[in-house]
Amino acid sequence: MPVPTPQTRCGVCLSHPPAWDRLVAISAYEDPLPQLIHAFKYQQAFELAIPFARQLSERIHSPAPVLLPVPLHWRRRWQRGYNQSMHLAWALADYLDTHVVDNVLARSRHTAPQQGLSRQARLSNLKNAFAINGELPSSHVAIVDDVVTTGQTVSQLCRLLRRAGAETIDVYCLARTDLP
Ligand SMILES: O=P(O)(O)OC[C@H]1O[C@H](OP(=O)(O)OP(=O)(O)O)[C@H](O)[C@@H]1O
Repeated sequence: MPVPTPQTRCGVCLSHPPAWDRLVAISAYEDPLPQLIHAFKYQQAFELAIPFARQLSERIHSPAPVLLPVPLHWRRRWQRGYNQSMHLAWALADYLDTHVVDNVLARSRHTAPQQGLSRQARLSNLKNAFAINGELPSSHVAIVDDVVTTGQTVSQLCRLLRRAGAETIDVYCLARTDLP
């Protein structure tokens, strides 16, 4: 949930510690971000990655040396034509002087979009949806996604990354939202 400073933890995080170590977002899901994120994700406005990355990078101190964009299944990637998180990661890497590694996280299963599902359905929707290929290039990594809502997507990836040896996991996203 939104908190006054990036260092602050909300009550939910204190009672149920998240799977990641640090989450950085531009802001909560409030104007003008919803419209811009929609265009970025569904209307081919991937050039928005540059101003998004500039704003996000200003909030990231001691960045992870490796950025891991949330992968799309090839069918979703083919339908949309691009992976918005990949574009965000590429632009972010320029501002942070870090590297994008796009072949470590993989989708092993095609799933329904998380958007529109309940909290419980989002968890089961992602069962065995991701896999890790090869070795982690660093023990400090950052998952890059457009939006974090229930956190199930990044939590699933955190579990796999911890098993693969990740010690510090950041999450860099455009907005942190809550279910409607
Ligand atoms: O925190 P969560 O509750 O897991 O939800 C966040 C996820 O949902 C959205 O993806 P979605 O599956 O809707 O779309 P996409 O995979 O087609 O980008 C968004 O891009 C995140 O990846």
